[in-house]
Parts: sequence; C-alpha cells; structure tokens
Amino acid sequence: MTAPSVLVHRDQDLLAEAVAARLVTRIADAQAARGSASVVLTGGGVGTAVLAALAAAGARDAIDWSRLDVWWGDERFRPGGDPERNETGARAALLDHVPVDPARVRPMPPSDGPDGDDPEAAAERYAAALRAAAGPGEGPVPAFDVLMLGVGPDAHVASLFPGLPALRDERPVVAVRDSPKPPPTRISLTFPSLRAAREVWLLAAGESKAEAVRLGLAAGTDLVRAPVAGVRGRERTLFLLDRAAASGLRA
Ligand SMILES: O=C(O)[C@H](O)[C@@H](O)[C@H](O)[C@H](O)COP(=O)(O)O
Repeated sequence: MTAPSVLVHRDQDLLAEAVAARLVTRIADAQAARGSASVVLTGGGVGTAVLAALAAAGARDAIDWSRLDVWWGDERFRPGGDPERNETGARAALLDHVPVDPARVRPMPPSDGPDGDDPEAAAERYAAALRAAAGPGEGPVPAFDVLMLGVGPDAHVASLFPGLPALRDERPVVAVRDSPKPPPTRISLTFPSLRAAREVWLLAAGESKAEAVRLGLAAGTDLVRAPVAGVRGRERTLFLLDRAAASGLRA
C-alpha cells in the first residue's frame, strides 16, 4: 500500500480534463509496457465528467482502445440500460464513442441479466470473470493499471458504505443491500479487490466532499466510519481534487 499524493486543480472542469489527460498517458504507458491495459471505472459526477473529457480530448487516439480492459468498481443493481446504472453513464460519456473491443468491456450484471434479480449470484459471476482475467500470481482479481473512485459526502467509496458488512467481506465482489444512497441494492468490489490495483485515483470535487477527503487522508481514520481511508494502490495512490474538495486540508 502506498501513501497518497494530493493534486489540486482549480475547479471540477479542469479536474476532469487533467484526469482525462493523465488517463491517456497512464493507459498508453501500460500498453507499451505490457501490451494491454486495464481500467476500473466509477460512477458519479466527477467520474463521468472525466470520461466525457476523455471522449473530447484529441489525445484520446494515443490509446489503443482495442487493447483496453474496462471494469467497474461498483454498480447499481438495476436493469440493463437503466439511467441509474454506472454502465449506462459510462457508455454515453465515452464507451459509445471510441473503438473499444466490446468483449473487453465488462459491466457488472444488471438485474435482468443472466442471474435475474439475484445480486449475490451476479456478484459471484463478476468475481468469476475477474478471476478468469487475472494473470499468473495476481490473485483473485487482475492488477488493474488504474482504478478510479468517487467518494460520497459520507466517505463511502464504490458501494462500500460506512458501517455495512461489505467492509469486512473478504470475497472479491459482494452484493450490497440497504445502501443508504439509492438505489438500495448494488454490487461492489471489496477492499481486497480495490487494493489490487497498481494505481488508485480518488476523484472528488465540491465543498460537500471536503470532510470525506480530510478523513481519507488523516492518519488513524476508522475505515468502518470512512471507507475512503481504506483504499490505496500497490504502486501509487492519488487524491485528485478541486479546490473546494481540498478545502479541509491544511495548506
Ligand atoms: O453509485 C454511486 O453512488 C457511485 O458509484 C458512488 O460511488 C459515487 O462515485 C460517489 O458517491 C461520488 O458521486 P458524485 O461524484 O456524484 O458525488
């Protein structure tokens, strides 16, 4: 686990553009080094703004989209195409506009998918897909090149909410019921899977995130109270913020 570095940009628009530029470089570097790259997407306002900024960036063509694996850190357990699904937002913002290999885009199963309305079975299915994609010596999930996460004002990340049992679950992917943020039923990677990433990028914009960001960086934060403090990359952890989200940090 790596100690986080903090980068602050002026506002959410600039943050999204800067993260999109960083993604181009990160993905192209990983493809040069290992032949392909893997990213884990997040829903939420900033995460989706980053994807839209990437779609609009001329430099996006520096990515070989056909050699990119796309995963999600969490998903709202809703029918395919539902506007609440993180997948739906990511497709509209980016994936529908670039030549990704459809077989390498791995959304979490919807509630009308192969397992029907059974989020536990859907979580197991996603865990099996991750296991199958993991290389030798990588464990139950791949060593993702970059994993992006939003954070809630309550300091949740992915669908790991304060106080819920998913925080202590060692399985790679779990069903979450009773999420305090609607919709109540979700699927989420757990801490061990999130921590398998080479790089973790925590994205936050706006004053409402300032306390969660502060807790995420403070020493000794209780992970049950502030899950954001529990996610670190194996090689690098970045907190990518706008000024308002960074306003609780000491200069
Ligand atoms: O399902 C969700 O709610 C998202 O996956 C969630 O993890 C989100 O990323 C954060 O809550 C930040 O969301 P905003 O950027 O919209 O505040």
